[in-house]
Amino acid sequence: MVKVLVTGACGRMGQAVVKAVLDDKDLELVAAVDLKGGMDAGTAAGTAPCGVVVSTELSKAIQETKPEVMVDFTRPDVVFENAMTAIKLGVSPVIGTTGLSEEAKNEIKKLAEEKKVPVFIAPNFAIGAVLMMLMARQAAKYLPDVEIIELHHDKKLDAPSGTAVQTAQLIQEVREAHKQGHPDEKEKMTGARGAEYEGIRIHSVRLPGYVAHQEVIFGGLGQTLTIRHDSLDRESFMPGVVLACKKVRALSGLTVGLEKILD
Ligand SMILES: NC(=O)C1=CN([C@@H]2O[C@H](COP(=O)(O)OP(=O)(O)OC[C@H]3O[C@@H](n4cnc5c(N)ncnc54)[C@H](OP(=O)(O)O)[C@@H]3O)[C@@H](O)[C@H]2O)C=CC1
Ligand SMILES: O=C(O)C1=N[C@H](C(=O)O)C[C@H](O)C1
Repeated sequence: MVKVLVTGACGRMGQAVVKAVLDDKDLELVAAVDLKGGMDAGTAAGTAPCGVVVSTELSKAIQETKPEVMVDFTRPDVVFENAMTAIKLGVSPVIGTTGLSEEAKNEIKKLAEEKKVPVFIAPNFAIGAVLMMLMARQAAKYLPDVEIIELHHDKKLDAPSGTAVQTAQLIQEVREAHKQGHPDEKEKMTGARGAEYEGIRIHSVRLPGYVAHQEVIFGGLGQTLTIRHDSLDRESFMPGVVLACKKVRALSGLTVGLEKILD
């Protein structure tokens, strides 16, 4: 059994992770950490449905329950400190929270190597999203003109999404030095052409009703190719999170991307 602590346990993702861990026979939920007390209205403060006690102090919860793995779905401004705390206490972070800077990831990597505590980060745990990214990387070799549109629920804090940034990074790794669009193009309204990563435009839509969606649109001579993924429910991320909990301790240093641990 792998002992798991969940941070952000009362959030949209955290609640789904708590359930997934409880439902898996090879994982044991030893602690749930969140700033809030109870998960649902009507639940006693400090207690989640199914009797899981929610702690508000990460290091205390780690010291008391001795997890092997900490799954983090919190906030972009919280995840770095959580990861550093876990690594220092010998616990492997499995990080789903997006918005970590490259500098922060490098510091996490350094500490993970120094303390010999493996760390796993995935900007997206849904297998369909991973396939979308890998297919986009493949397509970019042949169709280098590309833009990304990501669409998310309106409670999302970071833009662009971690998935969109990783998609752009994967595309950039394979596409030849390339300039797209008109060199004299002018934005008449700031932001009209979206954000830019190495010349790749990323457009972020935030609306109620969405969960997590992305289109990668390639343009070529007389044709376009659209690769689209839709997470319609947060259950879509759970098999990936469970797999990472089971595999992280066998990794070393920092591993980024679900594709790295798929068979
Ligand atoms: N990698 C992936 O596959 C996926 C990644 N994500 C990412 O996961 C993150 C969380 O998303 P989501 O669940 O929708 O967000 P939520 O806001 O629903 O959940 C975050 C939870 O963390 C709590 N929290 C805040 N600070 C702390 C802290 N210091 N310690 C413990 N808990 C804390 C929040 O409490 P409070 O509300 O009081 O601040 C909240 O309950 C985002 O970065 C999102 O982009 C989401 C889906 C999939
Ligand atoms: O905030 C979300 O919901 C999601 N965040 C991740 C991201 O930023 O890519 C993963 C998924 O898109 C859902």
